[in-house]
Amino acid sequence: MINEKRLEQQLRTFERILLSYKFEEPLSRFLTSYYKQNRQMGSNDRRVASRLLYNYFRLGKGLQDLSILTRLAISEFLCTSSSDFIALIEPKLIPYIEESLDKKLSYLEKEYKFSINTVFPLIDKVSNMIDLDRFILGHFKQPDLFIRIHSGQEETVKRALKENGIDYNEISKNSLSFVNGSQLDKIKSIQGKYEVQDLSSQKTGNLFKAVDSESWWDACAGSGGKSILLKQLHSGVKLLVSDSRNTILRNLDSRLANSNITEYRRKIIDLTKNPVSVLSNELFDGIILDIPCSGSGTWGRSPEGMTSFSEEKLKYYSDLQRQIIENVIKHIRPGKPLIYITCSIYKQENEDQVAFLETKGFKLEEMTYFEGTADRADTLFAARLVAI
Ligand SMILES: C[S@@+](CC[C@H](N)C(=O)[O-])C[C@H]1O[C@@H](n2cnc3c(N)ncnc32)[C@H](O)[C@@H]1O
Repeated sequence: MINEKRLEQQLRTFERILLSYKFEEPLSRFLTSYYKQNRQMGSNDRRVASRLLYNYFRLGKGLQDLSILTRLAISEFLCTSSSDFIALIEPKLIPYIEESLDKKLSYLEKEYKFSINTVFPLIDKVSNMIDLDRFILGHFKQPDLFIRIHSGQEETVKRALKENGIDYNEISKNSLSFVNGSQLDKIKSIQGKYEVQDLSSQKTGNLFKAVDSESWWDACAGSGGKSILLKQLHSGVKLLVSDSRNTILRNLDSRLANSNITEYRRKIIDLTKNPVSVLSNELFDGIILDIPCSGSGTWGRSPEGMTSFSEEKLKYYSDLQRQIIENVIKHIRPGKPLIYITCSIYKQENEDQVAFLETKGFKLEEMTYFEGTADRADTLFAARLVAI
């Protein structure tokens, strides 16, 4: 029996949270602090509010002329096969709710003049190397959670997961996927034996091709995802990690320690400035440049990004990337590789930056999009260029 009063309350909570969210931080972080400040909300109300907000943002920039609640009903319609909220807000959708996504889309096209091409921002700027239709449709499903198991720990981790009743899908010997929200961190015995890392991010390691004893610089190391990957693939590599943010490097320290990686140098470097004062004339045998970007290949996880993105923001990122590139490339040894990585699907942040690097004395060896949609993973871009 549907409790209409309860559903209406939940809709009001959804609207209240939506209107107080100003896109100043990721939705996930905003919700965590919102729930902390609103402790009267029970766990079920929080779960429902989060689901409604995430589904709502999956409609991106689509049907912006309609009311918030009608848009919510339509996004629930596209993301789920059963929703009491639709019956309350837009009951005419109910007969079609169990149809395939394709059929739902043609119905919406007819009834609401909805076009799938309005969901994702700036689609004319998406690389033509991307399968655009598949990519956009992927945004109506939440991506999975992925881990990379440390070499030699595969059996221990899989056994512990089975013992704890956590279902997984085996992608390869050491890559597993889980339904999002699986609580792996509750299993203490496997901590330090795996990394949470998106599948496409794991694949960027194929481009490193480092040689033990070489000296590498992870120039935008963040919390260390690529550094750990590099050291686990090529343990003899001498590693420098840097980032402009000290707080994230503290996070990196604990992640690397957790993975038993203790030998590395670490510096705070803001790459919008010339790093010569910190690095002097040091040259590296390899540089990983996992550069700040729009994040547009990961908006399946953070769909609010689709609503708030704009042409100005794209320009901001591509200008920032050029500035960072100019400052980094002085430190590569001739004949050695720069691995350029983004989690963006915009050409301006990817192929165009590769072309820019080519004008700066680099030769492109390979570039690829790791398209994650079919595996419910993120989409990343990576290029391997060698300094001439
Ligand atoms: C895509 S993230 C890196 C993710 C990381 N490599 C990983 O695999 O976990 C980009 C990083 O660039 C850093 N960053 C942003 N602006 C920067 C700047 N001006 N100089 C250096 N790093 C910067 C951010 O702090 C962020 O950690």
